[in-house]
Amino acid sequence: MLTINSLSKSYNKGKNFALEDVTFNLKAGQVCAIVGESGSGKTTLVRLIAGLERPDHGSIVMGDKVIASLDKFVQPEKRKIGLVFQEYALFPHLTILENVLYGISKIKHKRKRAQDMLDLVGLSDLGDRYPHQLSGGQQQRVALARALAPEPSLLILDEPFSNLDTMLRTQLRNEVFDIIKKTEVTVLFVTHDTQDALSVADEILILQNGKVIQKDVAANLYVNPNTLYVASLFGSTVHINKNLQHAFRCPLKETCCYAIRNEKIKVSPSSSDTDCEYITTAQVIKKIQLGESIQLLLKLDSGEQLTVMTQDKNIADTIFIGFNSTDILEFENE
Ligand SMILES: Nc1ncnc2c1ncn2[C@@H]1O[C@H](COP(=O)(O)OP(=O)(O)OP(=O)(O)O)[C@@H](O)[C@H]1O
Repeated sequence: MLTINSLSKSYNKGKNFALEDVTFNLKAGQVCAIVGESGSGKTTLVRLIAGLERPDHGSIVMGDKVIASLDKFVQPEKRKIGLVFQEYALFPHLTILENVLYGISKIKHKRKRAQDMLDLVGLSDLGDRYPHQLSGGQQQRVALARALAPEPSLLILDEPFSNLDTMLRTQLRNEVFDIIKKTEVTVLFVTHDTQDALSVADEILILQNGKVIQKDVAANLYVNPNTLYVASLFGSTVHINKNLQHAFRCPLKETCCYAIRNEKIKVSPSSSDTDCEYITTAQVIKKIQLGESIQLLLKLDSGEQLTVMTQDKNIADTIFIGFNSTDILEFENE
């Protein structure tokens, strides 16, 4: 449905690339989350797809139509793409219904379509109000109704929940994606929150320094992360550096980088109780009760500190921790 080929964008004539050689595709009806830290190129990518920026290199194809390349540029309003941004961007002087009506000139029975969209987002009775008379969450649902009204082929949500507090965020996110699922529209969802991505996306694309590091389903990102960065995005991870290799007596190849999930590190009161291949002793510095489990902050003889989880309430001050080679994550050196 959407094919991105070798897409690059620089804002300073090629000195740095906000986006570099990005290639991926999206199937119709799929929800793909774009995750990455601030400055990784998420917004640049969606602005290029929406037609708000022009690429320096590469192409964007929607269906069988090239919408952006070096010699082709389809205007944003012709791309059949709906946009919802962090700031709701509703027109303050138009009513809610008028806001939704805006931009659906091509559809017959415009008013019915706009009203249907308000019904879909659960705001049927608020069409006569003005944006300032609605809560933040309601305004964001209006923005969604407005984006969906022209029947877009692709819906782009760029950090749509960042302005809202945590409780409302989760609730609105779930509501919005329940609505989106009913429409079967293809979605690109930009977020820096991995929980958001894991909760709603079919696939997650990770951007780092303008490059795609991995695009995969959530389970694979956890089990087979391409890099230490991806591993640590999707679960607590300890980098097995030289000091840790020494402490656990597990010499590993210099040419690679290694990590272990915190939950794969086993805790035992004595060395004879553990069936791990690599073991070391640790001093317990702090215990934090987290629901049923206890998080232990540990210090090794080498001075390294790390955290592990245990269910054991009777932990001594000195314990044994260990892991097995099958649980080690291996990456190309980063
Ligand atoms: N209009 C612009 N002019 C110059 N540089 C820009 C412009 N927009 C973005 N950049 C730069 O391009 C890089 C990528 O920015 P972008 O906004 O795409 O990242 P992002 O992942 O969306 O970040 P955030 O999560 O903070 O919004 C950054 O280094 C940024 O400073």
